[in-house]
Amino acid sequence: MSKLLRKPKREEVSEGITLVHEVSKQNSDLKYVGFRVIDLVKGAKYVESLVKEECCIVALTGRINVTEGETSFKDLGTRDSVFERKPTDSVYVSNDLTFEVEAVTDARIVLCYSPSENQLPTKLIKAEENSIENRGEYSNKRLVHNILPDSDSTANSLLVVEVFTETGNWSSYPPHKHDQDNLPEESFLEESYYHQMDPPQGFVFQRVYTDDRSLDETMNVENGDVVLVPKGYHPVGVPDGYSSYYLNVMAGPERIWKFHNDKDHEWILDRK
Ligand SMILES: O=C(O)C[C@@H](O)[C@H](O)C(=O)CO
Repeated sequence: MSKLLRKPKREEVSEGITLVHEVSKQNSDLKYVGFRVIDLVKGAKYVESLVKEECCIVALTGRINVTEGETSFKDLGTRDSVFERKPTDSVYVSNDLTFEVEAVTDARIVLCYSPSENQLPTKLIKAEENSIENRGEYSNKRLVHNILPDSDSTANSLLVVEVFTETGNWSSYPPHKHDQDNLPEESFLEESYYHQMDPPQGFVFQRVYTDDRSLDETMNVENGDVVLVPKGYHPVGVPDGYSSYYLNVMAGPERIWKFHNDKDHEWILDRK
């Protein structure tokens, strides 16, 4: 099994709270990106105290209340399935604060983390504030919901985006990378991919590779899997009959998404 591919687990951490994924400094090679997927049964409460990390709480499916100190946001979340293809609500919580998520309905949340020392205000990122982009042509079409893009100063490090790729299409394509701390040409950003497919028995292929091929892995990714991208190009191909959703978390020393396309495949962009 690839070191970059993580299968979902179901670990009940407290009553009504199930940990589905956990990516941290302790269990991966990533230094800037942390990630949890948690299922909550209606009425369950998840409490976490952040230590030198900021967090973006994404109401992936179902409805939740989020409280940090005196601030409460009620009935967040907009969808029962990510494949409704509508943006959802998220909450940004800064380092060294404690937050609570309460499930109004059965819910799945994604917690995106990155190291942070500079406190910023807790902020609701409403679904309707996500900027929406239709990118690509031919079989390279995808729909993007920007939850925390680099143009938004809500966070210190975190970048969070949702991407929908329809049947037979490719995304993160032509292949690009962002693994050199060499601005303004390229930024260094680690990345995680949380994948879902519709219908759920589907699969996608994701390749993660470097120019010198010292890293070159092509993974069969199934519903609920996570792929870690510590470096390298990371295209995703979706087979006929299936639709793909993924949530990306990116973070690095500078909060700028400045990528570099694989020169061999950049011609894809120049087709008339
Ligand atoms: O295909 C897209 O446009 C999405 C990707 O850019 C994805 O968010 C990513 O690879 C970020 O580096």
